[in-house]
Amino acid sequence: MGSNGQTTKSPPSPSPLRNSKFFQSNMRILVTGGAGFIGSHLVDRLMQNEKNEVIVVDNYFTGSKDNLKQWIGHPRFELIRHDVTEPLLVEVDQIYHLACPASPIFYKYNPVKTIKTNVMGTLNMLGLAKRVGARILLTSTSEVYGDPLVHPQEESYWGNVNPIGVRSCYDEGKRVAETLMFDYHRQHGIEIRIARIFNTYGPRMNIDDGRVVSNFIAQAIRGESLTVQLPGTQTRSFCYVSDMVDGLIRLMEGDNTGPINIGNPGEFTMVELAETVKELINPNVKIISVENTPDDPRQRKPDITKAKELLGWEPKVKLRDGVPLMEEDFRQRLAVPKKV
Ligand SMILES: NC(=O)c1ccc[n+]([C@@H]2O[C@H](COP(=O)([O-])OP(=O)(O)OC[C@H]3O[C@@H](n4cnc5c(N)ncnc54)[C@H](O)[C@@H]3O)[C@@H](O)[C@H]2O)c1
Ligand SMILES: O=c1ccn([C@@H]2O[C@H](COP(=O)(O)OP(=O)(O)O[C@H]3OC[C@@H](O)[C@H](O)[C@H]3O)[C@@H](O)[C@H]2O)c(=O)[nH]1
Repeated sequence: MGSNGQTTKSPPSPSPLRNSKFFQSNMRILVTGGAGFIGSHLVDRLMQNEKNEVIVVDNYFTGSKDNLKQWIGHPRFELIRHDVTEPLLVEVDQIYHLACPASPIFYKYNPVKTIKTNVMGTLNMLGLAKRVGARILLTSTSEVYGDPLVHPQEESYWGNVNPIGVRSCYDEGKRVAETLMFDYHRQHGIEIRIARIFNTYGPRMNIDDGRVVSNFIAQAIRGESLTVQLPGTQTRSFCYVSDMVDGLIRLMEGDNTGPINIGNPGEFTMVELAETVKELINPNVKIISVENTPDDPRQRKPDITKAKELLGWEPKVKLRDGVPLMEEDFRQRLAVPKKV
């Protein structure tokens, strides 16, 4: 029984094909979007457990095989090029459903495809969960709170979202995905988990991803000006990727459906973030103001009381410790060593 929905049905039984495994692991886990930033770190953590067999499906829109290169050829790992808007049949016990472009520049690039990914992709993964009796976790987002009128955001807040704006393909798409998750839970007894992820950063983010931490770090390393979008007083709360992965696994393994906020409550304005990156990486760069895009949320900070109480989770890595870890990875990929 979930915290938020009544269900009269018991979960579907695992399919008999579950026993026809080619490799005898205890848990067969599907990660959609596993070639992306968070997905590939999640795969690394899941693969550390020898009882897990991991299957990744990805269409490589924003992800890359390079993120998974250490696992390609491993007997407990499989990589499938597949678009989640098409049905999929694989025998699995758990589904981490991450597939969806996450950076605003990428999700706005083909908004119809983004909403199809969120709606049809989630429907397909729920259909799969129902058919094979798997537990499914959706990576939803803090963007379901829109431009929040409540601060910090608790899970009980219903949000302030523009249904027809340029971000709607993503934030409304994720809201529908959450609805589908609960409808399948109530109607078919599917075991669901919903994580509302707040801004996450770390190694392997696309260098020209457009998200603020990756932009500022790449700009500082290249000696370019840091582009703070106006007004610069807007806030975000940044979670390091290892903390995020830990939270997602605890949610999947625990008893609570969610939705549960997973994020770091340390809140920064974009000017403060730029100043921190400048100080830590390159004190010689300028910070400049540039135009913003429509409907940019003005403030965002997770209330993580539920995550603490129900998952025993809270983030460990502070922004000042996470930025240098990401800098190292970006310097390697940009081939710009640190001057000593
Ligand atoms: N990183 C964040 O700050 C953040 C915040 C909130 C929510 N999330 C959610 O977490 C998940 C992962 O985000 P990320 O930051 O790793 O992004 P990412 O863009 O690096 O990863 C997304 C992955 O999904 C794949 N993908 C996209 N559309 C697909 C489709 N139709 N079929 C199959 N694969 C597809 C991409 O190729 C990519 O590998 C997303 O669902 C995102 O909405 C991320
Ligand atoms: O170069 C930049 C890029 C962005 N920004 C600002 O930084 C803030 C954060 O922007 P990002 O593009 O990194 O991310 P957003 O918070 O808008 O969306 C994010 O939120 C939740 C997730 O679901 C998404 O994956 C993620 O993109 C915005 O206020 C934006 O205006 C800059 O000041 N400069």
